Amino acid sequence: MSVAAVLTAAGSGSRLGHSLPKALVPLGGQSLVAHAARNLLAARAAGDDRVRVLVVTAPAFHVDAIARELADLTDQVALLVVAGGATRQASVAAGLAALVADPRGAEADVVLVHDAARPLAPASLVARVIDAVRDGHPAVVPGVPVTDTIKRVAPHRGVTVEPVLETVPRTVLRAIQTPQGFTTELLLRAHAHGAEDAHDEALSASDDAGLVERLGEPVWVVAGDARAAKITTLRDLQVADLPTESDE
Ligand SMILES: Nc1ccn([C@@H]2O[C@H](COP(=O)(O)OP(=O)(O)OP(=O)(O)O)[C@@H](O)[C@H]2O)c(=O)n1
Ligand SMILES: C[C@](O)(CO)[C@H](O)COP(=O)(O)O
Repeated sequence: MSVAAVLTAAGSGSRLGHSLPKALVPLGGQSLVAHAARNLLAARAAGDDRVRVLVVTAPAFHVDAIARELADLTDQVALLVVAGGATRQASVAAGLAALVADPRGAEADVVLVHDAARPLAPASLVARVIDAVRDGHPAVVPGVPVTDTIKRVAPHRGVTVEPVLETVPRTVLRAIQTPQGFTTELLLRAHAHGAEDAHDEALSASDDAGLVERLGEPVWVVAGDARAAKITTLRDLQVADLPTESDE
């Protein structure tokens, strides 16, 4: 019984607009993927449960660069770096295929899926997700309360002023982060069920828990962490570079 993680790092980062793929962009002297991997590996859940196998999905032309970036972690974890796919879902599926094909990965009964685009997700959050899966919740996501008022609109292509349909009660809304944690059996089943849509950006799931929902299986939310914010734009990167309190 052990924990494995798939770390998605195969995106191009088109909205960030950097010359490097987003995962290799530096933040405070380390790349985003290195930050994310280190925080995953620093997590200690109950009974010293921790990530033993790490599969990283890389842009096809940057597999070696990402492997070099993480080379110093190989004394702590079994590391596999594989080419990702056309969508995030396809990249996770490629990571899972590599995981189960490796004898060390095949032993994992819990799998975390995490985004290199959330480099500062603290080890305490990672441990909270692992603990919730171990406590009997087969699909667990971190979520933070929504602070803006949320309205549903009726968008129309080319129309810049959109009609409001309703205001959604925000007390029942959570903005969902990663790492998301699953029993290996459920995550593999969810990806197999959703495989047909994996390569289509419009049809693929934006997160792994969404695939579990499509199976009709329950998904559970634990408290997220503001530090696990996603870096999408240059402004997000600048905010992530601001001084912040360290993990407990
Ligand atoms: N084909 C893809 C697309 C995304 N990702 C990963 O999924 C996470 C979330 O994606 P996002 O933040 O949207 O990253 P990009 O796709 O790189 O961003 P953009 O849409 O601006 O190009 C990131 O860690 C990214 O590397 C991936 O592994 N494979
Ligand atoms: C998985 C995720 O980070 C959860 O919020 C998010 O759905 C990724 O979305 P993206 O459009 O691939 O950035």
